Amino acid sequence: MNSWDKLKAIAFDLDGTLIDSAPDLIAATQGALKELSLPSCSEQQVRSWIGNGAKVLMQRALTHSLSEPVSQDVLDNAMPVFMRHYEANLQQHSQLYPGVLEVLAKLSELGYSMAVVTNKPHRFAVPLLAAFNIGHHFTEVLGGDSLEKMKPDPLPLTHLLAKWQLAPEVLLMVGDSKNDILAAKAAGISSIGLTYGYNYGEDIGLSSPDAVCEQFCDILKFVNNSVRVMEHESV
Ligand SMILES: O=C(O)COP(=O)(O)O
Ligand SMILES: [Mg+2]
Repeated sequence: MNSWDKLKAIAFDLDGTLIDSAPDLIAATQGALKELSLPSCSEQQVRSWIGNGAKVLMQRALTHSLSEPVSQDVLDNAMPVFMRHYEANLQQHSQLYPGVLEVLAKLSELGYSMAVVTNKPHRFAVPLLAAFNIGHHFTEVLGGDSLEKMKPDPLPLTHLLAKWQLAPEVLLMVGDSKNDILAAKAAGISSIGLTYGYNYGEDIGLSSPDAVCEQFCDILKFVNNSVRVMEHESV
């Protein structure tokens, strides 16, 4: 794809892309339901509810647990319980995916501007990135609650383009969910879909990202061309 020759900046999704955060999200969801004396849910179910931020995750968990649509009151009551559980154990069982540390270091070294654009609440995203020693690579961290709308809305990406004064052709979104790919398409930027994360149990290829990668380190193959062009331009 031609436009990748001009790549200057990369926006990364967090959950299911950089960090396998599901184990701690599962523990917090199950812990919150238990504290609320509600029927529990399976690990696999929580995995399939990740993708639209903490509130929607809890809404899906409560709907399952109560076997009926959840009222705003019930959700408002449950949210602080979930947030407390998750905040207390943000990185207990979560892990960086293989290659993330090395690839981010390489991309930083090559001079790419990098951001995290996640649907996770900002107050969880920042300490999580710091705990895994990758926060310093990102000039910007946008959480699901940082702006009026979250992915799949393009707003976080168009916000980034405006803030960094970039043309859409030079920004790439890397993510594991159709929300990442839909947001990228709506913002007019290119995207790479990763197969190993959480995508509601769906094949990420069905969202038609510009490329599909099975491992994080494979993204280097696609940014390589632009690296050469950047080196050439700076001569
Ligand atoms: O927290 C979520 O539901 C999803 O977060 P993500 O956008 O980083 O994948
Ligand atoms: Mg994700």
